[in-house]
Amino acid sequence: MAVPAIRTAGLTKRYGPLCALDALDLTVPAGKVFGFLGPNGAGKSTTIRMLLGLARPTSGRAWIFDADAADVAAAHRSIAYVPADVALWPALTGAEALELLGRLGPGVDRVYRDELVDRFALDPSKPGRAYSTGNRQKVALVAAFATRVPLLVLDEPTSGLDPLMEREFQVAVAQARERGQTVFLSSHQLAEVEAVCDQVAILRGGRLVEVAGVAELRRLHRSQVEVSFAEVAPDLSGVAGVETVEQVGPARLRFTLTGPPAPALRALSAVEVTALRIHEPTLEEIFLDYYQQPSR
Ligand SMILES: Nc1ncnc2c1ncn2[C@@H]1O[C@H](COP(=O)(O)OP(=O)(O)OP(=O)(O)O)[C@@H](O)[C@H]1O
Repeated sequence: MAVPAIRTAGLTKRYGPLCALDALDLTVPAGKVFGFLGPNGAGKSTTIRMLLGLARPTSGRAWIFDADAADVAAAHRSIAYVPADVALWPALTGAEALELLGRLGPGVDRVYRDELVDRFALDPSKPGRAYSTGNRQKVALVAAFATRVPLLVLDEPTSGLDPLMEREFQVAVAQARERGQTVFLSSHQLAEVEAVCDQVAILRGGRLVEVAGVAELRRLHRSQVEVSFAEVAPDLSGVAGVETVEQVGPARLRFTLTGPPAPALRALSAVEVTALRIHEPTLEEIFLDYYQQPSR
């Protein structure tokens, strides 16, 4: 099997009595777009700082492909990083910053870089000090997407981008995946995660609460079903996946359904169903569910 792009084993960070990250075991397969989600203070940035060798784990280890994350020189040969809060050199123009950042990695696709400068509507002639927050972010994103490094670590990279640029970002992520690069994306933008990620990990209170494919997350979660029937109410007691059955009208039931719908459909087929409405949870509802579960 291919070496994972990122692997952590028991990765833990304590700040005095606070456990910011508690024994994280995570595997990010190479070539995937992997979302890293969680409410404020969940431990996402702490994890990223340890992956980048910017903070030392209290215990546990992390690897970037074959390199120990603590071996910064080796690990960074495979990583391009875009922080949430991009700082640029005030006196260098955007073009000069792109050159400098390009020299850090194993090579730059210059033609693609010029294309991205256009697509992100970036004026590369301005000095760093004159860029807005969003434009600084664009410089860092263009530099990262134009490198040929196998792993892009993006920490809330689109917080300062407008919707048009957000769309360009999503296209660039898809193109990175097509080239075989791995993208590790920490984000609060759930629509973005839904649009670009193959898999997501959800962190809460320093602990990993879920790792799943986006489609799988939907399957794991409850749908609301409303059924209207002609005369006799269907008997749903003991049907696999059916819970909280309520009578919501003289000939209408509402219930929640988890997992495969076949048993519920079989039970419903015993009566004359006149209407059936299934509401699948949106990804936003699913995430809010995870985020709002009571903490440890
Ligand atoms: N240097 C530090 N000293 C003390 N506590 C810290 C330090 N850095 C982070 N923390 C704490 O560790 C916890 C995890 O913080 P972290 O920044 O990793 O969360 P996050 O998931 O990135 O949140 P956000 O979405 O707000 O960026 C928080 O409770 C934070 O206050």
